[in-house]
Order: sequence, then structure tokens, then C-alpha cells
Amino acid sequence: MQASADVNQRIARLLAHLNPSMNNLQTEGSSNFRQENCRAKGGSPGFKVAILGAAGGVGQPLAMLMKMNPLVSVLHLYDVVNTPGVTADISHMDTGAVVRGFLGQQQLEDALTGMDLVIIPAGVPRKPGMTRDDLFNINAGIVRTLCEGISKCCPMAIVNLISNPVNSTVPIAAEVFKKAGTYDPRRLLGVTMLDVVRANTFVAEVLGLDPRDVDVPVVGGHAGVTILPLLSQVKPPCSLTQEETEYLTSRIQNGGTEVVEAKAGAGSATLSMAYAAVKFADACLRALRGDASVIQCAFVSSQVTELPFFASRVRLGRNGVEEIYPLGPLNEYERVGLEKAKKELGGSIEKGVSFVRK
Ligand SMILES: NC(=O)C1=CN([C@@H]2O[C@H](COP(=O)(O)OP(=O)(O)OC[C@H]3O[C@@H](n4cnc5c(N)ncnc54)[C@H](O)[C@@H]3O)[C@@H](O)[C@H]2O)C=CC1
Ligand SMILES: O=C([O-])CC(=O)C(=O)O
Repeated sequence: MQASADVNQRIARLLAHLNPSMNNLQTEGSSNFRQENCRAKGGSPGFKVAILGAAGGVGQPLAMLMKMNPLVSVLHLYDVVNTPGVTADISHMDTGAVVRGFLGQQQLEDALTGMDLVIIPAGVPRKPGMTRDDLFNINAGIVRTLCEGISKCCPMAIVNLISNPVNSTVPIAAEVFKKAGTYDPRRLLGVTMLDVVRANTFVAEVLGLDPRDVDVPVVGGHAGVTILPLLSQVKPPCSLTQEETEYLTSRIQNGGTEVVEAKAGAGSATLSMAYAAVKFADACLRALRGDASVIQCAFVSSQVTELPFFASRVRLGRNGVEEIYPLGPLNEYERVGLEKAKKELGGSIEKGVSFVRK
């Protein structure tokens, strides 16, 4: 009996490898197969991560990079199109994580069940001339549906929300979780890491340093003037002229638009975003593992200002956001920037909240 069960499991595994889109079909109702599959040879114990929107411009390189992350044992790739192909492709990488694909709304719940971390880059990107807020009408509904699934299937998962406009989609997610009774503000994080990545790069360029040695806190939100780099707090300490400060602030605030214009209608940042998303997801996983002093900027439920959500430096831990740091001393230029940021951010937050409450 045991021998024939083993043979059956091996055949099932082989079939799933030949056609990865069958993976989830094979696992349905077969907990033995699922357990086996989660411990593929070479696979190490680790975290279960789902990417929603995995076949997109951000999703594909993000999936590839997460497959390379040794902290990931199981990687679920969900999209409404093309996941069988992306899954087949990525599953051939000889790294530890086991990859499974999920296609279409009817497989969303299977994609989410049991996940520790859910990363969401689902939704439409900008074209030249558009603001991130112009994406609201389409992406708000997408984020709402996906978050309803999270509430139902993995309410304890850490959520990394990438879909724009982040300033509104994070409040949308929070409202969906509140409605479902599963909201834990510590576990919902809007990804603003690309602003930090850009700030480190551009500041390093001006200072003639290696970007890996530079750390710029970027606070506020993730659109235009709401992106507020705190250039007075750059590490290592440096002194920038007013001209350099204004140039850098504007370049960091408009980094997304710079890419949108260069891509000339073919979308927005995807590769640098995937890099930033993985950097951020890796920080979340290290914190979940119990590493101390994991500190990153993120757009989270916050009391740092009078607004209900704000991006600032946060310390991550086993439950998500464990501590939110105050903004620290700002210079006059940053104080003016903060007022502008708060004005726009307040409206975007309110728009997200009323989308769900209406
Ligand atoms: N937070 C940030 O710093 C950044 C955010 N973004 C945002 O990320 C989002 C994705 O950008 P791209 O990957 O370039 O767009 P894309 O159009 O290339 O990919 C989006 C993917 O989402 C999928 N999708 C659409 N509806 C879905 C649903 N209901 N469920 C699951 N998947 C669904 C699409 O099929 C597509 O594969 C955009 O909203 C963009 O503005 C992009 C770069 C930086
Ligand atoms: O600019 C966009 O639309 C995409 C994005 O958020 C970024 O690159 O920062």
C-alpha cells in the first residue's frame, strides 16, 4: 500500500512538472501530495509567499527574484492571465522554492490559502500624461477583490501593496480588512521602497559615493509632492547645497514619471520596482524569521502626523510593523514640503476610504 502511494505521488509530481498549471489541480484534496510538494528536494523550510499580478511587468521579474530568495519555500503566482507560462518558466530555476501557478478568480482562494506574505502588484500602470490617481478607477476594484480574498484565506499574512495609487489603495485595503473583521494595521504595508532606492541612487550620484553606502529616508506617500525625501538626514551625513537639494527632491519625486516618459506608452517602472519589492519583501521575511533591527520606510497606518496613513521609517518584526519612528528634525525646506505632502495625501486617503465605505 505504502509503495503504491509513493509511486502515485511520484507520478503526480512528474505530471505537475510537465504541466505546472496542473499543480493546484493535483494538490486539491490531496494533503499528502501538498506536503510532499512543499518539501521538494533541496527545498528548505521557509515562508510561503503569493504574488498577485504575477504575470505583469512588475510581477514577472518579482517572481523570478523571489524564486531566488532562500527564505521562500513556496511561491504562489496568481494572475488573471498567463500564469501557466510564467510558472512553467520560473519553476525550472534550480533554487529551493516550489512554484505553483493559479489562473483566474476561481483559483484566487487556493493561491492565498496558507500564505505568510502576499505581494500585490496587480493592476494597470500609467502611460505618459497620467497621474497615479488616474489609475484609481480600475485598480481600486482590483485591490478590493484581492483583499477580500486575503481576509478570507490568509488573514494573518503580511501584505505588501504595490498597486497604484498606493496613497489610496492602502486605505482601501484597510477598509476591506476592517469590514471583514480581520484588520491588523501592523500587517498592511504600502511599498514605497522604490522611492528610497531612487533616492539612494540619485544622492550617491551627486555625492560621488557608492549607492550601497547611502541611506535616504523618504517619508509621506507615493505620488508627486507626497514623496518627501529627508535629505537633511542622509547617511552618511553630508551637506548638500540648496540647488542640489532642490534638484534631488524634484528628481526623486518625479522618478516614476521619468520612467513612464522614457518607456513612451509601454508602461511604468517594472525592473527597478521588482528589485525594490524584493528588497522590501526580504526585509519583511527576515523580520518574520525573528531578525532584530529590520528597519525600512513604508506607507502604513500611523500617528506620526495627523493623517491616518503616512510613510516613514518603521521597524519590522514577527507581526509586521512593530514600531514607527518619528520624522526627526526637519529643516525649513522639508517643513514646507511636509505641509504640501500632507495636503495632497489627505485627499488621496479619503478617496480610498470612501471607495469602500460608500
Ligand atoms: N508602488 C510602486 O512603487 C510602484 C507601483 N507600480 C504599480 O504596479 C502596478 C502593476 O504595474 P505593471 O506590472 O507594470 O502592470 P502590468 O499591466 O504589466 O501588470 C499588471 C498585472 O496585473 C494583472 N491583473 C489585472 N487585474 C488583476 C486581478 N484582478 N487579479 C490579479 N491580477 C490582475 C494583469 O493581468 C497584469 O498581468 C501598477 O498599478 C503600477 O502603477 C509600478 C511601479 C512602482
Ligand atoms: O510612476 C508610476 O506610475 C509607477 C510608480 O509608482 C513608480 O515608478 O514610482
